[in-house]
Amino acid sequence: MLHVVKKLNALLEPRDRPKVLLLAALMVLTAFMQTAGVASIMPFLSVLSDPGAIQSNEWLNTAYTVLEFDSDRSFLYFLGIISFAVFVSGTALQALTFWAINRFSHMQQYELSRRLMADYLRRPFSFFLTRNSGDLSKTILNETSQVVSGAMMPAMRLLSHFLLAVAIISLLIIVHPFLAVSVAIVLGTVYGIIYFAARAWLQRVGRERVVANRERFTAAAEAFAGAKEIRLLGREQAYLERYRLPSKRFARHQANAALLNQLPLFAIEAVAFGGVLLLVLVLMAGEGGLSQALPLIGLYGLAGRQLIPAFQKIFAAVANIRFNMAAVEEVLLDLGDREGSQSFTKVIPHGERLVPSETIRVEDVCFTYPGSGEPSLQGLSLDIPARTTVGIVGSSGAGKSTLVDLLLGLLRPDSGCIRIDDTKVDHSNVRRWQAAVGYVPQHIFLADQSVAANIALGLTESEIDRDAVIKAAKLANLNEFVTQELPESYDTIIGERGVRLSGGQRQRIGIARALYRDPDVLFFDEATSALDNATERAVMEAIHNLSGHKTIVLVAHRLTTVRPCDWIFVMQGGSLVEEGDWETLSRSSGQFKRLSAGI
Ligand SMILES: Nc1ncnc2c1ncn2[C@@H]1O[C@H](COP(=O)(O)OP(=O)(O)OP(=O)(O)O)[C@@H](O)[C@H]1O
Repeated sequence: MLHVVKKLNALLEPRDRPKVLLLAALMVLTAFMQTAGVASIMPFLSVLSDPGAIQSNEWLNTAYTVLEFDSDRSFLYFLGIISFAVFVSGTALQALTFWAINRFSHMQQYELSRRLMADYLRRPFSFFLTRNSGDLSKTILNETSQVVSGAMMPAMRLLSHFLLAVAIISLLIIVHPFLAVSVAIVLGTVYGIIYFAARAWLQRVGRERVVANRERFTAAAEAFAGAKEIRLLGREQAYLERYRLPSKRFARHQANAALLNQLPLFAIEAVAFGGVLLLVLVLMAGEGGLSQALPLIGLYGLAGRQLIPAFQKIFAAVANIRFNMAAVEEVLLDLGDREGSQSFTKVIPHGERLVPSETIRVEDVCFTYPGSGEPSLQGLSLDIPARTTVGIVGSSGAGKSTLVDLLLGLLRPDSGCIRIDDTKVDHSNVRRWQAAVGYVPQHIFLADQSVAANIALGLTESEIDRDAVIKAAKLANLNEFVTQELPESYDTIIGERGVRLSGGQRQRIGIARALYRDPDVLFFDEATSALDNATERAVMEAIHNLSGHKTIVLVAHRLTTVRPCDWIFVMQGGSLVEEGDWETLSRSSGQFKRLSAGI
């Protein structure tokens, strides 16, 4: 139990922990008031069954005289009203506790998913290379709510009902120790047997639920991401099966766990019914008959009304927590920062950018992807002179994209370093360096937003600088298309639910996005491969017009793309094998020659 408390505590933000203590105090008060409500029926029933109790019972006698009652009947009404008032207060407090637990828990779900989302966004880029995006969404959206509704909320309800059960059993012990202990033992045993029989099963299906959940999220995400290929290959049925099987397992586990929560209630209702009959017979057989037995029967009637649901809820909470511990562990595993996590940064002003004035130097860099045996770059060194345009070419798998990701500061070299002039790029200045670069990848991601918002990606409408958007679009050879062909010009919604764009138009949005913040260094990773020859020529012309002012790095498959570059690097097997200008390389007989010959 202690390890469960520790894990649940670890899910909370330090500032939320005092709130839990406050909730616990409210629970204690509620348990006390509810027990008082149960106890308050006794004096009422005593006087009802035997008015002589007013004289024989010291407490009743004192109350009768001090409050100056003059008839038994009015005193009985008074006792009834008091009992009712205490009972209603207990119930009102119970409703308040229920509300407080619910509110706290749901806010925790929001808080937990927000923290997880922030933690993921801060992770080093290499984290995203090893994790499935469907899995991350599942943990943020689904497992956090499972953690809260299946473990955190039950844990608090468990405490609340446990306190109530302890208080009521204590009351029963004070009134009639033997009877109370017998009732506690019977109830405890029924629940205990069922719980211990189901313990291991609950833990196992809890873990299987997490796995099935991951599989169904991944299958759903992949089915839509690859809709085109899946349709073409006719693999819809296979994908439906990939989704159906884990979904069915998931639903079965959820249903079984929910059923187990309720199962003891049926057994307990039978036991309780038999118990009440037995209680009445035993008490009636004792001295004093019905008038002695009535207050005790009334007490047990009310106590049972509180106690049986409390026991049931304690059981359900314990079973729920056990079933959902796997989800708690899953969330805990991902919560918090890791080595290389970066804090969010505000916009870095132009003046603080790390801009090369002489060279961008790659110095003896080695890099191996996590989980991969083979190094992708080994001992790579090269110099990119500032304000020149350089090309990087090489056969597929040569390491070009890896080099660009390292240059962008997204990946960190295992050994060696990247220097901007004399400054080594590291954790402390990588954001300043990234503020100076623009990057156009091969596959452009489009958000379901306007053209302008896509170019100024991540900014709100009011933050977008319209002039900068248009300037960037013109440079990317996009302005004409947007203003003449799109119905609402820069306000047209594009992306998944908006106007569909061709590969070339998409690519030009990507180029305009990179140019929007007027970067000092531009990286194009196969960025023009989706453009037709005429558009590529126009875009390349625009890019080359920037040369002299900006440092431009072009990664390209098509050698003609890098022809106008000042300098060309040729890579092979993770190393630099040749470098030079187009003329020199064309005359060589090395890898460049083979590439141009298409060998
Ligand atoms: N996420 C990854 N995990 C493990 N290995 C990777 C990963 N990405 C790339 N690699 C490996 O690193 C090597 C270099 O890949 P990279 O993508 O840098 O080559 P490239 O020259 O850009 O190829 P292409 O022209 O086909 O895009 C390849 O052997 C590739 O298998």
